[in-house]
Order: sequence, then structure tokens, then C-alpha cells
Amino acid sequence: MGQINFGGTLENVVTRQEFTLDKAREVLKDEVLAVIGYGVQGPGQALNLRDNKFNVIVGQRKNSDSWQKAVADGWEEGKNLFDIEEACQRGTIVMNLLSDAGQIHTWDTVKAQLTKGKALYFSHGFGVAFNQKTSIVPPAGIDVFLVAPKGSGTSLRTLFLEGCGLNSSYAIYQDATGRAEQRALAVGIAIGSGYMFETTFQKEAYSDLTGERGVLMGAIAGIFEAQYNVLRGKGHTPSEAFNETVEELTQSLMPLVANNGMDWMYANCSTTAQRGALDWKDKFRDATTPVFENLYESVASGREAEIVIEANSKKDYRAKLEEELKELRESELWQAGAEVRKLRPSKS
Ligand SMILES: NC(=O)C1=CN([C@@H]2O[C@H](COP(=O)(O)OP(=O)(O)OC[C@H]3O[C@@H](n4cnc5c(N)ncnc54)[C@H](O)[C@@H]3O)[C@@H](O)[C@H]2O)C=CC1
Ligand SMILES: CC(=O)[C@](C)(O)C(=O)O
Ligand SMILES: [Mg+2]
Ligand SMILES: [Mg+2]
Repeated sequence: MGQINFGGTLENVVTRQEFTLDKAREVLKDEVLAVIGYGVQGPGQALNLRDNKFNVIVGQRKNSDSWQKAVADGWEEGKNLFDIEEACQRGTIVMNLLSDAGQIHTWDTVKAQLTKGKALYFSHGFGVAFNQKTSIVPPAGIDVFLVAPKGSGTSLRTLFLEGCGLNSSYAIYQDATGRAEQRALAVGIAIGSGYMFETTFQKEAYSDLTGERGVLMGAIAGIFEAQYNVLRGKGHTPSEAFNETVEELTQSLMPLVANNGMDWMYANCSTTAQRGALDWKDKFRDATTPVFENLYESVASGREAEIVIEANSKKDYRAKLEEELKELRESELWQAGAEVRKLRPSKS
């Protein structure tokens, strides 16, 4: 394990050059990896494990949509596709990739199969960090760890197919066998992580919920709407408002930030833009800091977990989410976006 200096702070990082796929195969040679749940992370991790030639099986509710998806991906009932209980029974490392609410409802079934020496794996700290609300308290005698890919399961799969890897965090909650860390790192490499940085279950849960509600998803969608609405209100056309809010960001400016940092993107814009953006950056930071403080508090108090558990335990939770996404899709902003995307010049 190497230590890397991140802008002045030393952190533990494990790369796949250091912890190779061959080493992961050696560590996991006697293990059966049971991926429970086949939503978004389930397929990404299970298919990468299969392609990397690990001994992997899938557990899913029979005859659900996700079961059909698993069958379509080539998993075979009775061979490497089972119901949740049987997969947990056959697995030596139970990889719990059910939805965070689903993990609560199936916990008694999963727990009953967690016999001495097995390992319980998550891709989120949620269930354990909020166990006062989830009642997910792992039994003694097993290893408990997480590897949380910092991105969608869809990206984990596509980056794997492109020969790249997605970065993940990892954490050990319980080491009963003395091998928990080796098992965790091996699984992390096996699912296609490019490198892993160390965290704890609580830190992962708090930062992940803050990130997705904040800058990664919630804040970005909200700030897009705010600017787009102001431009539209002042008489700008939808195509102008969309280009100046979203298209230029995703197509031109964010790739520059991704490749070389914020100052590089600024340096490649006009001096007019740089002067104004440097001044306004601080105003946006100061205006939004109280919202982020409020968000973190809502996460740390367990309130966000409570909301998720309540909403996503309802029978029609998927239909409800679909309805809200449809509303987003059908808004003028994102309808304009659909047209703008079609106009993107392609290579010819
Ligand atoms: N979606 C993503 O790309 C990411 C997810 N994660 C974490 O990975 C885990 C899995 O997340 P997703 O793949 O998004 O889950 P998901 O919301 O797609 O659900 C996964 C599966 O759980 C099953 N399920 C839900 N409720 C159930 C119940 N009551 N009984 C039995 N099965 C039930 C569904 O059939 C589905 O196949 C979560 O801990 C999540 O926080 C972490 C990083 C990114
Ligand atoms: C993709 C990811 O890492 C998220 C946004 O945290 C999630 O899907 O929960
Ligand atoms: Mg995340
Ligand atoms: Mg998340």
C-alpha cells in the first residue's frame, strides 16, 4: 500500500499495478463471490468479475425485472443464477448490491447465511453506518468490508470494457479472519477498480450522500435550472439558454477541467471570462455554503437515510421515481437539450 500526498495530506492508496489482478486471483481462488441484486451496480460488478474469470454467482428475486435482465446477460438459473437465499448460502463472500432500502427488507434472509469465516461486502456504508434505522448489525465471526466505486455501475462496466478502471474507496468494518483487508482489496481489483483510497463506513456514507445530493447531482441540476430560467425570463431563446448553461459546460469546458484542473480551463477562456468568473466564484461559494452545511447536517443526523428508507420501501417507489424523471425530461430545459444533442456535429 502506498501513501500519496494529496495537496498536503498523506493518504493510503492501493493501485492495480501494486495489487495486481493475478494477486486478486490468488487471494480469491477458493472463494465464491455471490452478487446479490442486479440493478445498476450488480450487473457492472458481476459482469466484470465474470470477464476477469472469478468464481461469481448472482442472487436475485425470481421473476423480477432484474432477474430477466440477469438471464439476458447470460446468467443461468441453477448454474450461476439463484434466488437470494440460495446465492447467499452458496457464496463465501456475499456482495450485497441490493438497493439500500432492499438490504433492510432482506436482511434476515441474508444474515441467516452468514456463517463463520464468510465475508459480507457492500458498495456503500449506508446499511451499517445508519444501523439504528436499518437494523443491519453484522454477526460476529465474519469479515465486513466495502468497496464503493465512485461512479455509476454503468460507468464501471463501460470503463472496464475500454480497458480503464473507475476509482473506488474501501473500508474494513470487521476483521474476523485476519484476512479482511486482503479480501477487500482483492474484490476491489477484481470488480475493475483502477485504484482505491481508504475510508470508513461512516465517512463513505456521509460523503456519498452529500456528494450526490450536492454538486454531483442535486446542486448541478438546480443551478442549471436557475440560470436557464433567468436567461429565458430575460428573453433569451431556449437554444441560447441551453448552450450557455449546459452544452458548453459538458462539451467544452468540463473536459478541460477533467484533464488539467480548474485553472487550466480558466486559462483557456478569454481574459474577460476569467476576470468575471474569478469574482463571481466567491459569491457562489458564499451563497451556497449554508445550503451545503444544511445538507451535511441532514445526512449526519440520519434524516436523509430516513427519507430514503421511507420512500424506497413503498411498493410503487420505482413508478414514482420514473414519474419524477419524466417530468424532468419533459421540462423545456431538457427538451431543448434533446434537440441540441441531436445537432452535435459528428465525425464524418
Ligand atoms: N447505482 C450505482 O451506480 C451505485 C450504487 N451504489 C450502491 O450499490 C448498491 C446497489 O445500488 P443499485 O445498483 O443502484 O441498486 P438498485 O436500486 O438498482 O437495486 C438493486 C436491486 O435490488 C433489488 N431490490 C430492491 N428492493 C428489494 C427488496 N425489497 N427485496 C429484494 N430485492 C430488492 C432490485 O430488484 C434490484 O435488482 C447500493 O448500496 C448503492 O448505494 C454505489 C455506487 C454507485
Ligand atoms: C453513482 C454514485 O456513486 C452515486 C451517485 O453515489 C449513487 O448512484 O448512489
Ligand atoms: Mg457514490
Ligand atoms: Mg450514492
